[in-house]
Amino acid sequence: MRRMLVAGNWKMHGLAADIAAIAEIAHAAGDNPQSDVALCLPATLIERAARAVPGFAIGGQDVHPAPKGAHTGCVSSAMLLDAGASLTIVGHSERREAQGETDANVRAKAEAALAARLGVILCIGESDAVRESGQAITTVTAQLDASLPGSVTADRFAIAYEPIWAIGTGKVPSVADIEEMHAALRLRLMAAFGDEGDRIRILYGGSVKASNAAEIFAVADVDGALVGGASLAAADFIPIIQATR
Ligand SMILES: O=C[C@H](O)COP(=O)(O)O
Repeated sequence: MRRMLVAGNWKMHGLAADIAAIAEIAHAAGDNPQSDVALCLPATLIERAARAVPGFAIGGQDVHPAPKGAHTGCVSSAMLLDAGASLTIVGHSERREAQGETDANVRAKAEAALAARLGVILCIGESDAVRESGQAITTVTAQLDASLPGSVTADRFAIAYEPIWAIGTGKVPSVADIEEMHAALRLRLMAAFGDEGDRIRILYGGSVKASNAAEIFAVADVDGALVGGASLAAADFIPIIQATR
């Protein structure tokens, strides 16, 4: 049995005044021991949040593959750990698109983070054009194969399938489409890692809300969610956590 993981991705949102919302979410996570909960915050908030809610999983949203060096504006695994993070997202489509991150970059980031003992949520997903062309499964499984680290353990590694056209749009794939994609990803994970691949959590992301979370969580091989907009307010995010019951 895989435990559900509900992770919020605050993207470029969040100031010191939002610590109260983070504390409320962390408290709700304690009331919902059936699932794991994490918040991936902007780098500027990680240390403040980690101090405010000790024991609650705070993550970064990206990490540089190098341990240190001349990489202006970047954050290393050691820096995330030092600030109090226990995990990080890698390969979010907004970074793949805006920062030109390739599968090889994403793989290097994931390997560096895992080597530093951070947890990793590795994101993959197809564009609208790819979905319309009927190539979604082929494209996303190839993206997974090329982004996967060489070795992983399921307690510190998860995949987030996020169709790009569903992010922040209110559009969500059909249950059948989510199920088909997650089943294909499961097969690839098991091909890569054997039985450990069956223990890796595959999250769905893209316009998850309180109103659709339970239906999505009921889909085979959906082991939680990566939530953007609806993770910013405790009143929106807590019902999504509760939907894992
Ligand atoms: O990382 C989160 C995803 O990009 C989903 O964002 P969204 O829930 O606002 O659609």
